[in-house]
Amino acid sequence: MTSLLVDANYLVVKVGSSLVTNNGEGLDQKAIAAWADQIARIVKQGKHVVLVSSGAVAEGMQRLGWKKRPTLVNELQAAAAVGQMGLVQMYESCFSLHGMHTAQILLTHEDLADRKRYLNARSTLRTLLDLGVIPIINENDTVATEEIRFGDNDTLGSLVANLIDADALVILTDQPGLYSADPRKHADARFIQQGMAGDIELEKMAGGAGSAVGTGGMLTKILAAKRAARSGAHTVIASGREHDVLIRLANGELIGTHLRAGQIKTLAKKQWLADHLRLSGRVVLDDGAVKALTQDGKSLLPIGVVAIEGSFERGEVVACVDAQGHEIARGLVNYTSLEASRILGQPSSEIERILGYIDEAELIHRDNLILI
Ligand SMILES: Nc1ncnc2c1ncn2[C@@H]1O[C@H](COP(=O)(O)OP(=O)(O)O)[C@@H](O)[C@H]1O
Ligand SMILES: N[C@@H](CCC(=O)OP(=O)(O)O)C(=O)O
Repeated sequence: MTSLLVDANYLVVKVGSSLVTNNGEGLDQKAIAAWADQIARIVKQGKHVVLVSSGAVAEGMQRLGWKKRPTLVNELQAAAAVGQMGLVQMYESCFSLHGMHTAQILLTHEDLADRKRYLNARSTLRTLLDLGVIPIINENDTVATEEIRFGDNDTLGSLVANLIDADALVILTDQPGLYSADPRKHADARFIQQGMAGDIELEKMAGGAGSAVGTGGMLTKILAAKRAARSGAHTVIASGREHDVLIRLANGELIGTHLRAGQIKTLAKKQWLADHLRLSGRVVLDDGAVKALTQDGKSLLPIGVVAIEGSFERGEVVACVDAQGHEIARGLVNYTSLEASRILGQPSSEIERILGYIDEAELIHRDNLILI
């Protein structure tokens, strides 16, 4: 078997606090520069990479001279706000050596639960990736309250993988991968080279965090693999300290623990659309649009729509039906039903004139569409 990253074009790479901050000793410039170098090289090979980086709290504590992780939420939030500055500065300067830009994106649970914000985050991330920019994502710790925090960035990484329809989630940590038990406590633990994401046996092997700066430990990584698999993304858990780990994985080397997603991407996406979102309305397509969707794999443009039925918001799921009323596809719509009824039948170049603004040229982007 070769690495699951060989055929992956869209990657989410997550680096944990202990790695980024040298176990809480301060930002590990050498390590961060090495990942930036590797990411720059795989982007040049044609892959797209989103980086989810932890370390804000640990770096903030270091900058504020705090020896013990605070327990008060407002102190944790203050530390995160201070540390995040250091994190983004470091990433920006390391990537700029490769002539690349970075973008800071801070997300909360609500951003991903709300359909409208979800679509906005998704289209911003895709735009950044198309521009060759490396998005650097962290949780927006300063505003996230205890009850709704992701807490660990493994969960956030998997949600970002779902969000951008990534092919793979790579979790870099301070261990070579998953062992049959926490290797810090069990010297005889067996290394697990591969498995299926979602296998309950893996959850039994995984324990909590290994260091004072990490949160979640291996269990959140295994659960993240299960979640990433729901949109068809494979997961690799590997050591961020392994030399050229991302390059070697991209070239096929089997490093770390490889957890394969059981479902193929299109089926996973279908399942995800079916599970998470209720149908809010219908758009009736002309014959040209039916062909564009079903035969040419195109997005749905307003010009191919002849009628709008029902009332829906941006980000809700609508059915696409042909002139006979047969459903041929469903997807996340970029405009409300009111807006859609104003722009239907019109070329996308007219959207701005009619509505006074333009969110997207497509009514439903093909990435947000599944054929029935
Ligand atoms: N079965 C296991 N295999 C490997 N590591 C495990 C296992 N169970 C628990 N761990 C612990 O998980 C730690 C990694 O998670 P964590 O400390 O949260 O780091 P990160 O900041 O990278 O997310 C390891 O250092 C290890 O001690
Ligand atoms: N948002 C937090 C991340 C929390 C965290 O510690 O995550 P991780 O070390 O990846 O398990 C931070 O930047 O400090």
